[in-house]
Amino acid sequence: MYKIPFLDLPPLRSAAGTVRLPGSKSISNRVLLLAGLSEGTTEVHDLLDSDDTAVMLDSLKALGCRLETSDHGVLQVTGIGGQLKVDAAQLFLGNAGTAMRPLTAALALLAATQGGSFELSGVARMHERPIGDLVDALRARGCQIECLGQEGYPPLRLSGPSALDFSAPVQVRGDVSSQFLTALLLALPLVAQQQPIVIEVLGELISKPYIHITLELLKRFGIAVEREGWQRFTIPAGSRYRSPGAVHVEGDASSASYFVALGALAATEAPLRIEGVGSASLQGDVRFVEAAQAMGARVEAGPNWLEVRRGSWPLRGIELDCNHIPDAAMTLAVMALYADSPTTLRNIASWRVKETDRIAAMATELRKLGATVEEGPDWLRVQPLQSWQAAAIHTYDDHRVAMCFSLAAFNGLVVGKTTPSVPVRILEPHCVAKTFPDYFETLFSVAKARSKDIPVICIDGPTASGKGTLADEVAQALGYVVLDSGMLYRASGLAAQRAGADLDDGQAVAAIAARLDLHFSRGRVLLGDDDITDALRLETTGLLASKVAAHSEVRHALHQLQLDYRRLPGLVADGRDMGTAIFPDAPLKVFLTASAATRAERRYKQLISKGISASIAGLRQDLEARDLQDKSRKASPLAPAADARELDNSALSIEESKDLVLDWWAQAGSFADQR
Ligand SMILES: O=C(O)C1=C[C@@H](OP(=O)(O)O)[C@@H](O)[C@H](O)C1
Ligand SMILES: C=C(OP(=O)(O)O)C(=O)O
Repeated sequence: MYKIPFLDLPPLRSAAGTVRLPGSKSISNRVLLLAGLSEGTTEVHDLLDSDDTAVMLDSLKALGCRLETSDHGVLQVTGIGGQLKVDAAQLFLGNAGTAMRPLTAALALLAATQGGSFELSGVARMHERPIGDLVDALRARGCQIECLGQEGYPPLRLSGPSALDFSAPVQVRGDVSSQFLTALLLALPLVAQQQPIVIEVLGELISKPYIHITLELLKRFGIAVEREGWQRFTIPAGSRYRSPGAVHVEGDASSASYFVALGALAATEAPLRIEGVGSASLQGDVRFVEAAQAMGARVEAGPNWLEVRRGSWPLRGIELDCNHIPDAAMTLAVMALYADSPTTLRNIASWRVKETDRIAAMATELRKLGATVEEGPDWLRVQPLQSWQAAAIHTYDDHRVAMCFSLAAFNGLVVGKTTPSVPVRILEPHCVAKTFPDYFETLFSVAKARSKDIPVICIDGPTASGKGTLADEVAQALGYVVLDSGMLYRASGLAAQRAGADLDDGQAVAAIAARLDLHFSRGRVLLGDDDITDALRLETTGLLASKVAAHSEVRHALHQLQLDYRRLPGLVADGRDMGTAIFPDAPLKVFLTASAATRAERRYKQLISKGISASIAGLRQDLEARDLQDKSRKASPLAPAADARELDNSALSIEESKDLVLDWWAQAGSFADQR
């Protein structure tokens, strides 16, 4: 996952391949709660693993449910069977509406009937997200709920015992969030043993398809709610949660929207296949597909898959009531930039009380790209964009803002464009962890950029100058891929030696290097079946590398392999000829040096800390010999590229060197003029 301050997306050109969606957030958290309230054990397959489910799991654990994960990743939840196991708990629910609202209802009712005191809190934004309608509905039937901050908002304290009265219907407003009704539907079976309980919805119910998910999952847990339209729901007397034994969570249909859009924008050769949701989905957001089709996407669907390709291009602007797809509809606002006419999204007032004020956030960020956007209390209108501006997109700790704006990186595909494509920066990209922690990795597995558009930072320098450490640090800060080219030479040297090849025979070694059977797994490097991680670090291997690297045939054999590391979102390449021979077009080349004395001392400390004895003088002699060999070889001798920036790090800490390189990158990279 990209835990970095920002992620720069280079211009993306096309998309192809297959993505497997993470589990549905809405289904995961409902199933977890229902399993937690049931008696017995429920096996949950394909559960979403994200921030929103983590807070629900932590809460269930704190409430005394047993949670065990099998080797195959299947979660076993043993529920409390409707009987409180603890009478007090403080639960932190992050920004998960699907945890805060249902747990409020369940714990308020359990505290009322069995006694106890529970405090529910979340992140600062959660304390601005309304819950008053649910609190009012529960209080009216006898629950004791205190709002510990502002009235109508979390944090909350739920306590009891107190007398409950269900002689009158439970009335709840449905026009701010459907999650209040969902919460009541999920929790009221706890107290419906003796009498049926009627829920009446006041006002127009929004986000109705989420109620469908709730009712279907309740059915699987043995509770058949009777429904009269969207106004009146009856939980029959004698209702009791019965675990279905096993539940499979389908892929997340809201998460699918980014890839449906991706297919519509950029799957020009072959369709983009999305696995995990399809025509048989329980989730209303699967109807995003219809909106995408109206904008021009060509979609084929099976029960649990979709295949999407570009149809009309440019896309067509649409006008749509989006109340049934509140989450996925945000994706339409970015697709609208690629349309031939304005797009108007209506009936989206609930956007204002979600992870952020999403109408304001979308309007502000779309405008940064150059778009003309109008907004009203419950609508948004986006004009197509002809002339794009590079923009750093603020994400407001809202996963969907981060995900849908990644689609702006296709701006180079705009029909009839007059400006070259512009880069897009996503600030605080880790906010996607709310529902889709691997979103960017998944995007990069199917999105394609032209190789020349993928940025490379080269870090070249002599042995023991600290290139590897610096490259790792810089790559981590930017979320980039790392190429340790020295390792490829070391591995070639080892492979040639193990094969008994004559190391002076350039062609023989090159033939071995061209077929290097390298794998990387959990920080280990494997050559065929052999773990060579430790052998790679030996000084003797370094000398082997220097020897084989002197052959131009070997350098040639490894050339393409190194170019293949130029992958999204960018590369930090560490070696001796990255800037001079492999990536001469890199926008930033650093030539890293340190005095021979400093390097010998560093290498000495490294070896000693691994329990390998060494002498500083001997090491210094070795590395000076290596320098001489590397500088005087005919093929790509070690030398700074003409446009390299030299960095002598003898007196700098790793942190200081990293900051310097990141500063240079800010000046050289695609956002140089954005700062
Ligand atoms: O019940 C659910 O799982 C959800 C309902 C919707 O909220 P609203 O009913 O507040 O629109 C949706 O936006 C949210 O992401 C998940
Ligand atoms: C509104 C959302 O989340 P929550 O479940 O926290 O309401 C969302 O995921 O878009």
